[in-house]
Amino acid sequence: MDRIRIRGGAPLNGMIPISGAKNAALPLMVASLLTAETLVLENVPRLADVAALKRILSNHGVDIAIQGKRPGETTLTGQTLKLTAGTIIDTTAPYELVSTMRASFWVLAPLIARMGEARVSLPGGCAIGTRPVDLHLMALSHLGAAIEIDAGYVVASAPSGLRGGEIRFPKVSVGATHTALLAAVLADGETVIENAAREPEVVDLADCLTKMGARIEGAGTSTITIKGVPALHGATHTVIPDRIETGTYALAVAMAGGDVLLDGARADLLDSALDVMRAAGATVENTNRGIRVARNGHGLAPVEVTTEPFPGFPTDLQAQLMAITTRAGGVSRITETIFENRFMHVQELARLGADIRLDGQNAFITGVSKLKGAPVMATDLRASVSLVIAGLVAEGETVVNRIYHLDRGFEQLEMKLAACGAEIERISG
Ligand SMILES: CC(=O)N[C@H]1[C@@H](OP(=O)(O)OP(=O)(O)OC[C@H]2O[C@@H](n3ccc(=O)[nH]c3=O)[C@H](O)[C@@H]2O)O[C@H](CO)[C@@H](O)[C@@H]1O
Ligand SMILES: C=C(OP(=O)(O)O)C(=O)O
Repeated sequence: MDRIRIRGGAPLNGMIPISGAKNAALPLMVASLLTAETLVLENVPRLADVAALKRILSNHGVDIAIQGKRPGETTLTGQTLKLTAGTIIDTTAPYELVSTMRASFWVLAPLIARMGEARVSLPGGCAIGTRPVDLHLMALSHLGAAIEIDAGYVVASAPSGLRGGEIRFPKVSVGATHTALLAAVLADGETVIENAAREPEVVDLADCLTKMGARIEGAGTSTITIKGVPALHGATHTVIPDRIETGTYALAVAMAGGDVLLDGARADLLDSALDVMRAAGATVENTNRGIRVARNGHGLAPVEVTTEPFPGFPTDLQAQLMAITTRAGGVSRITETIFENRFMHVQELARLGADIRLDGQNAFITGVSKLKGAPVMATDLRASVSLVIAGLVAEGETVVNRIYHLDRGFEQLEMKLAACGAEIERISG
């Protein structure tokens, strides 16, 4: 199993290209199931999750072509996928394919919308909480699908098609909003989604569906209205830059010190996180090429942060933020409100010398003057990268084990950091 070795102490200087967003690319790929015509997606990141979803879509009959490199493109240029679901040959998404990743469950909605039936294994994904799917099922049943659970599978049918309806979510869910959108675009009549997720990835999906012929208003607000159409057509869409990758590297610079341009990053996708980084002592500047982050000379300040749905501070940056607070001059508080078990990184950060006390959904972090390298274990995607950030300043050598989690969501992480001066390498085997 591959590991990552880091020797701490080097500042980061230079440029890091930001990839297309994993959490936007995945639902966009799923949207290809809604039409027999070709959906062209540009700026798709090369990630294990993208490869896993390709396998799932192929199993349903989607033909996927990868466009070759064009002049001037490098190994870090996002790939272009051409997805054509001419004929859906199988409406079952089996456990073996769905269990590794949350987004794979999202095939349920387009399969019912287009085929009137689907059998999809209950999903996996990062082990950060119980992660039920009741809101997805509620949305689909409000649109007329009959649903039962059989031997670990959701079995759904709507033989005469879905019909528009009102969906009022009791809590904000990104995935359930994707499900509602993916189903409602082909339903007969109007659907109103109340308390919809406002995340940029929802907006990106709605933008792409609109290019495919869907009629959607209000994406990016908490009320989305969809007027169903009988069929969608092909389109070309470019995936938005990854705001979580952006925030992760910004926090890495805040931790290690230095001056880095996050090339292609969009500040409007992560304003609240950038505000927290400024409060922690980083200089953050919007430029015409992306975001410049620097910290030179002065130390890190403690912060008080609560994770919230967009536009609040994202849960997917909570672990990385916690890594930098371990070195702040004082006590920080981080409250996790989205997932009930997203503090798995705490005990691994403690191996490096961090001083963290957990009290329910709150973590109190007392900054220490130094961290010391040690072997640590990656437990989920964002927890893993928080250990890399801590390793960048830990004295001596940190070895992060089980990095297959990292490969799910960070494209060429060690290359991007090494190019800015980090002493980091992948050890294979
Ligand atoms: C692939 C992807 O895009 N994953 C992201 C997505 O996950 P995901 O879409 O799974 O997260 P949700 O927004 O759905 O989860 C938010 C909360 O709602 C709960 N819930 C969700 C669905 C449901 O049917 N019932 C229910 O109770 C969850 O357990 C959680 O407590 O949004 C999360 C919140 O920003 C991010 O951390 C994940 O990185
Ligand atoms: C939690 C994440 O992914 P997933 O929802 O697939 O587990 C993530 O991207 O941080």
